[in-house]
Amino acid sequence: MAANYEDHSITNGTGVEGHEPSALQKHVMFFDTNKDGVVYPWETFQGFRAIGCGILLSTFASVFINAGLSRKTRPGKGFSPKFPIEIKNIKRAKHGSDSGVYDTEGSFVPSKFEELFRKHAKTNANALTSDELKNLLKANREPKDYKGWIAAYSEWKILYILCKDKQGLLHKDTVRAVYDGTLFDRMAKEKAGKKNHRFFFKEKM
Ligand code: HEM
Ligand SMILES: [Ca+2]
Repeated sequence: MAANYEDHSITNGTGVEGHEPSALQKHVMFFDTNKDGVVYPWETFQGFRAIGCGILLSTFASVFINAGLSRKTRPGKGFSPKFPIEIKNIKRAKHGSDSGVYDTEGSFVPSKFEELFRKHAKTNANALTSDELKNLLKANREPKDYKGWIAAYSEWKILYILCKDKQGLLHKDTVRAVYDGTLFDRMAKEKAGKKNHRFFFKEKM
């Protein structure tokens, strides 16, 4: 039986009560540090730092992501100088030239995900090389959708740089974890762990 959340007033971190968040909402929820359903630029910055990005990239990302997506996620509300991104409306921030793995509702589409790897992961069925990623991006391009090209390029390139292995492979399970949002938590924990490790050994030496 489907759960009836209406009686329980569950706050699920998206700013709406009563629904299981979509995959796309989960992708973004990591960045909502104070869990109020809204991602502000300083939260985007903190989130990028927490998963291991430098100050420069984190600054650029927080400016461009929040400036780019804020209006789209606030229908009828107009401009806000704090550039908030409302997670409940994040599906409105979807762009063109994407993979289609998130559908228009922000749900994960397993068949599209499998197709992505079937089409592009040629060298190794469970991973993408840098060249294969290039082909993937080219194949997804819609004509003259320059904004979409840049958005998709940034998403995939940052993911590749942060998560490729020593052989330069981006693994399928990593990409899967981007779509359900679990990747960011995992990266932040790994980064925090490494810091402690360094600290521990410095103390010992
Ligand atoms: C290092 C951080 C991030 C990485 C590596 C990343 C990566 C990705 C990737 C690979 C996709 C899939 C694109 C596709 O299917 O073609 C995606 C989709 C998306 N991401 Fe992120 N993302 C990050 C942070 C964020 C943040 C902070 C936001 C907004 C607050 C965001 C909003 C979105 C949206 C709206 C989509 C859907 C695009 C679409 O399907 O049209 N992402 N992201
Ligand atoms: Ca917040």
